[in-house]
Amino acid sequence: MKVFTIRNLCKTYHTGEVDVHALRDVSLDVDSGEFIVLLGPSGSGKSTLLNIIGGLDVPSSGQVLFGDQDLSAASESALTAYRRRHVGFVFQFYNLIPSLTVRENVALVTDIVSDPMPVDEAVDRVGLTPRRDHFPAQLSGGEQQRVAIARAIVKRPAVLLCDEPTGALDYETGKLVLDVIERINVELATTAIVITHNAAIAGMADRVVRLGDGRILGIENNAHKLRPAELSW
Ligand SMILES: Nc1ncnc2c1ncn2[C@@H]1O[C@H](COP(=O)(O)OP(=O)(O)OP(=O)(O)O)[C@@H](O)[C@H]1O
Repeated sequence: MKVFTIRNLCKTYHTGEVDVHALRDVSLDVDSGEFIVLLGPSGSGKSTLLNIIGGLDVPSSGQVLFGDQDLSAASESALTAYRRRHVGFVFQFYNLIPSLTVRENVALVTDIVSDPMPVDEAVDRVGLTPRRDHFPAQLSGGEQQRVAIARAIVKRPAVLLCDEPTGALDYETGKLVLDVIERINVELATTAIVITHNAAIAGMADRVVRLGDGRILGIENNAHKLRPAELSW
């Protein structure tokens, strides 16, 4: 089943006299349950594409369908509802609330969605049950990122969109976080789209989409996916 149909997507930012073409004629289909890695150098359009898929930004032209909902023609309030119901975001920095514990940071989301998973289940799925009453300052960077993942998945989103989720983490901690994202993808069948600069991470994807200068340069299928523990960089 297809979750996203992306056709001829263009995004141009007008800043002063200059037009920046962040996306140029991007077309892509994403199947439900897929694990996609978006790879490309800085400025190639990865975040712009992820933000449009996640309903945080709108294209200049072209179309994005989520199932049969046309996100490119959606109102602001329809996009808000879409993000709230269907999208879990994970960013490079964790954006946790320092005065709330792990459980409380995750529980915040459950107030604004219907049919969330139990908070303790979300915390358990990221391996933080022993730390659930701790505050963010008492956790390592990798643990804080796992809280951010628990917060993203507690609403049972259709898609998990991750923008450089390991960008601020060291090697081993980064792998632990990738392991959690992989497990969510497999166990909950959540479609995962992960942005990275790091070509080694591409080995764990079903498909690798390479972006350059706002265009898709190539798409590769991994015949044999690697576990995060098997990746090295
Ligand atoms: N709000 C904005 N206003 C103007 N230009 C922007 C804006 N957002 C992005 N751009 C430009 O669009 C291009 C693509 O940016 P984008 O952030 O999508 O790239 P990226 O591949 O995610 O880069 P990075 O890996 O550095 O995060 C860049 O040239 C960037 O400067």
